[in-house]
Amino acid sequence: MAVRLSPQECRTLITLDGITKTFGGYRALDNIDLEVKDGEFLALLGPSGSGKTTLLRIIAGLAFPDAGTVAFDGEDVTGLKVADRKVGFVFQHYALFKHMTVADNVGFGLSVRKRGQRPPKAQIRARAEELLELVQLGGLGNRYPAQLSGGQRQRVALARALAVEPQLLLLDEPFGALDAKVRKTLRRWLRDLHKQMGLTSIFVTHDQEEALELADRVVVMDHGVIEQIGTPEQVYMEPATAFVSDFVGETNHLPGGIHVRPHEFRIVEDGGQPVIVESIFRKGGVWRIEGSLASHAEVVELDLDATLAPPSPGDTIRIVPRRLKTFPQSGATSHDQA
Ligand SMILES: Nc1ncnc2c1ncn2[C@@H]1O[C@H](COP(=O)(O)OP(=O)(O)OP(=O)(O)O)[C@@H](O)[C@H]1O
Repeated sequence: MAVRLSPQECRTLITLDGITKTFGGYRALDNIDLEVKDGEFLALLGPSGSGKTTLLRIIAGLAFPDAGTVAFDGEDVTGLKVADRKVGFVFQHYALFKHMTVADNVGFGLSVRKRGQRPPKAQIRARAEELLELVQLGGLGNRYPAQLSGGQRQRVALARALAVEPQLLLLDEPFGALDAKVRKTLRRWLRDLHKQMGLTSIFVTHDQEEALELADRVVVMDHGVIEQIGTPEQVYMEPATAFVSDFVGETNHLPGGIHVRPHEFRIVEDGGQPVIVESIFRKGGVWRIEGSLASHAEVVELDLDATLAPPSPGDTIRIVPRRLKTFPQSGATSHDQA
């Protein structure tokens, strides 16, 4: 029986080495090194302007670096255009062709192939139907994009990207314009599709929840550099820098450069630090308490098990961090408190 290797054990499919890109003197990407494994689902996560889209475009062959190399399967493709790299991509605003039916949209990439490489019309149509089944839009091939919902259109865009049998699927905020519920459904569905088809996928997002839920590994970027690469667990539990700690998940900043997550406080009877409760509300399965520490300007947020009786505004509670991190210039130090 074949044993499926985890992405970490697989061969390297993409290698970026020293990728740098400037726009009019502004360094959008600064010396980026990255390896992507075959079969991996990788998220590029960072705030607006951090360089995610530029990096994705360079991997696609839609933009070219000023310095550095891109290799696919060990072969240098830095100078190759998008048509010569086996990539499929889906962008948030990568509109479908309005005047074409859904099936023609899906088959587009195959129908524009050079004579000799282009499959016959009937075969393209059959392939489009097959892909529409796969994205759960079977039977809708004769509709026009305007006759579909936003979520359905994004799935057509995905089917179109898959039609050319890409080695690599690139997605730039593919579900950004959709409402939260549809987004969540499509996310799960994309994760299953990625596995089922054995794809290697890279997606750009500024939504940390999306990155943590979908990706095998997350690349956290800021100002054109990679702050950390790790599994969702690693970037959340072991942030390498103060930036990652702030950007991935919620963090309290306590005096002395201490970072503590809201769920990492314990309430004690004696000792600890007194917090005056300012407000309290239910947040899923916990009580979220907002309060103030004496002589500390920032509001402290902490979570309390919602099965416990909540304190009231005005009460003083005493807190001890269970786990904290400090961030000296050179990186993070973490402490688990007894
Ligand atoms: N064609 C361009 N000309 C000039 N500057 C550009 C160009 N493309 C990107 N930039 C700049 O490069 C930086 C990185 O942009 P990029 O689009 O890669 O960021 P991003 O992380 O994808 O942001 P967002 O989440 O807002 O899409 C930004 O400061 C942007 O203004």
